[in-house]
Amino acid sequence: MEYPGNLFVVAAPSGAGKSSLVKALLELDSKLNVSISHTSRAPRGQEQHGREYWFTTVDEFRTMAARDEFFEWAEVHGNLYGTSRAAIEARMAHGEDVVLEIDFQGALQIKQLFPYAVLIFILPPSWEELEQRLTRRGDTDPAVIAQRMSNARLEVAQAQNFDFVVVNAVFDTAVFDLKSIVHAQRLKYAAQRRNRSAVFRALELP
Ligand SMILES: Nc1ncnc2c1ncn2[C@@H]1O[C@H](COP(=O)(O)OP(=O)(O)OP(=O)(O)O)[C@@H](O)[C@H]1O
Ligand SMILES: Nc1nc2c(ncn2[C@@H]2O[C@H](COP(=O)(O)O)[C@@H](O)[C@H]2O)c(=O)[nH]1
Repeated sequence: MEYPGNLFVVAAPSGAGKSSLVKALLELDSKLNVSISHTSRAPRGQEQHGREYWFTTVDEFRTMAARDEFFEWAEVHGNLYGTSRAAIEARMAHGEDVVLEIDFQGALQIKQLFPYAVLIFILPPSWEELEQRLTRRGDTDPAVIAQRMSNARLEVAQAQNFDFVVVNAVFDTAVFDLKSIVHAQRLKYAAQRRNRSAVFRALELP
């Protein structure tokens, strides 16, 4: 499947900082659109339906999956998560750049469907720091933190299947790294299509 525009996929173990990084990236880059996933998980903290996620029941989620309404979906930490076609298809069809914040299983499904997608894996600087970030966030109970730390070991092993790895130690440095990847991909895509005006747009030249 191919749409005009770029598709970026950001994955990481829970707590590595991908939501914070993608949020910062979106503030710097008005041309990027983030996809809002569906999940069967209960809302956490101040999360709102339609802002962080579309919250569903397990039955609603499974019905959507059976109707093939997801580009990808996976069970992650005991809950179901998916990227609905409705969330991104229209934007992609209009040539907009889209970023997905999903787990590695979903990222690999997306790469199968869209081989041109750019997969970026975010690593925490250490296991200790990962656990502290999950704890400091204050909205995840200790049993869930233990489960996510254990899953993180398996997830990190998947970094080798990604196009880029960014270490989120100093936050601003990691945002800069992400911005550079997005910028470089836009230039590459425009150059591959020998599209001079798209190259100029990517360079933000008049
Ligand atoms: N570079 C950083 N240094 C210190 N703290 C950070 C850094 N990046 C993110 N954090 C903090 O770590 C916590 C986890 O970040 P965030 O919620 O963005 O992680 P996540 O990878 O999206 O997790 P999840 O997959 O569970 O949604 C947050 O409290 C965030 O403010
Ligand atoms: N495969 C997918 N994974 C997703 C999607 N949306 C989020 N996620 C991943 O789930 C975990 C846990 O998230 P949390 O909000 O409960 O902390 C994390 O790795 C997310 O990236 C999705 O649509 N598909």
